[in-house]
Amino acid sequence: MINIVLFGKPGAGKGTQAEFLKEKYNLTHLSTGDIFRFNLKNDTDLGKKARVFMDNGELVPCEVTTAMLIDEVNKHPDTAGFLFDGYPRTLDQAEALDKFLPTIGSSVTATIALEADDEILVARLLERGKTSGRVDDQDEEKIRVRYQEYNEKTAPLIGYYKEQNKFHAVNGIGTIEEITQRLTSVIDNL
Ligand SMILES: Nc1ncnc2c1ncn2[C@@H]1O[C@H](COP(=O)(O)OP(=O)(O)O)[C@@H](O)[C@H]1O
Repeated sequence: MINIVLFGKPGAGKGTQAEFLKEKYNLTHLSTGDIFRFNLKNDTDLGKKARVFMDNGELVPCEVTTAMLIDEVNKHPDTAGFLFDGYPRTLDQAEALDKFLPTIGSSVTATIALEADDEILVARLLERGKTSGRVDDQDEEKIRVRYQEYNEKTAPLIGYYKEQNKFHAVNGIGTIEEITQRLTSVIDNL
C-alpha cells in the first residue's frame, strides 16, 4: 500500500494535482476540505460541527476531523493506497495518522509539498472565489486567517516528516502538466 500526503498552503494546487495522481497511481483521494464541504452542503451533523470554523477560515477541531478521516479510510479496505489531501494539518493529526495507519498494516510512504509564494497563492484563491462559491475564498480577511493557521499549525509538519525522512518538495509554479511531472518523478523514485 502506498500512502502519499499532499502538502501545501491554501491554493497551492493540491486538489488539481490529486485528480491526476489518483488516476495514475490508482489511489483513493481523500480531501478533508471536499468531505467537509459535502457535509456542509447536505447539512449533516458533521457539517453543522464544521461550518463555523470553515466559514471563518479556521481549522475544524482535531477530534472531529480525525474521526471523519478514519471513517473514510475504513470505507476503502481494498485500495492500493491513499492520497491524503488536506490531512494532516496539525501535529496532533500527523501523530493520529501515524498511530492509525499501522492498525491497518500501513504507514505514510511520503509527504510531498507544493511550494509557492504567498502573493501568488492569495491571488489564485481570490480568483477561485469568483466562481467556486467558496465563502472562505471570497474575502481576503478569511484567506489571511487560513495562512495564519497554516503558519502556526501546519508548517511544523515539515520538520516532523523531515525527521522521518519522508518530506519532499516540488516547485508549485508552472503549468499543471509541469507540476504533475515533478510530482510523478518524486513518486516514481520513492
Ligand atoms: N485536516 C484538517 N483539519 C482541520 N480542518 C480542516 C482540515 N482539512 C480541511 N479543514 C477545514 O476545511 C477548510 C477548507 O479546506 P481545504 O479545501 O483543504 O482548504 P484550502 O484551500 O484552504 O487548502 C479549512 O479551512 C478547514 O476549515
